[in-house]
Amino acid sequence: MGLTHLYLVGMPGSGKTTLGLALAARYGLPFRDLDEEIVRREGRSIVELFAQEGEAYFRQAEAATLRAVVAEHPQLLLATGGGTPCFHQNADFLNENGLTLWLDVPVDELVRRLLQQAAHRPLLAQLPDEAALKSRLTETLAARREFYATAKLCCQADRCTPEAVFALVQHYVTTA
Ligand SMILES: Nc1ncnc2c1ncn2[C@@H]1O[C@H](COP(=O)(O)OP(=O)(O)O)[C@@H](O)[C@H]1O
Ligand SMILES: O=C(O)C1=C[C@@H](OP(=O)(O)O)[C@@H](O)[C@H](O)C1
Ligand SMILES: [Mg+2]
Repeated sequence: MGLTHLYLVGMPGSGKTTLGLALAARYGLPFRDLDEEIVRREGRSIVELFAQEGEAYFRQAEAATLRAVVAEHPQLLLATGGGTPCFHQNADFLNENGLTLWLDVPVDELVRRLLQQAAHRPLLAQLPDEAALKSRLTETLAARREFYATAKLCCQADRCTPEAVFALVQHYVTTA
């Protein structure tokens, strides 16, 4: 089985966008970031979409954009958004249309990475301090774990390097 569609899922800060870019070159697959595709189609930033339309609108746009991007690409490496698998049967859609990989990064590491960046992520913005960020991420992961866990492959924190993920995926593809 050749690899045509690889989807990265996981919490905000787990490295979907960063790792996706690094892996795409190795696979020769075109890379897309689902958030960027939503921004392009909607003509507004993620922060603006949440502020002006609310989360329910964003989730509809996310689900529709996901299906459109997959339909448009015979080959694709896609970084999803942190909430993508958790709404509108998107986890089933992803699993039916390619190989899903969960970047399972512990909350303490997510906090370290996101402290400087929470303002760009509407669901994490306006938290008063590090403890509040940690408790928000802990709650979010608890609610989302069951969706992330539907992914066919999972890599733990320190194995989420381009080299290790490449090896994991190659092993799966050649033995599946
Ligand atoms: N493997 C990694 N090790 C350390 N920092 C990382 C790693 N992957 C991503 N980061 C950093 O974490 C932050 C969030 O990464 P990003 O790729 O935007 O995550 P996501 O798309 O999953 O929200 C960025 O500052 C990025 O540089
Ligand atoms: O966790 C979430 O629900 C979200 C994560 C974001 O993507 P990243 O995971 O790339 O930050 C983006 O889709 C939006 O802000 C909602
Ligand atoms: Mg991202």
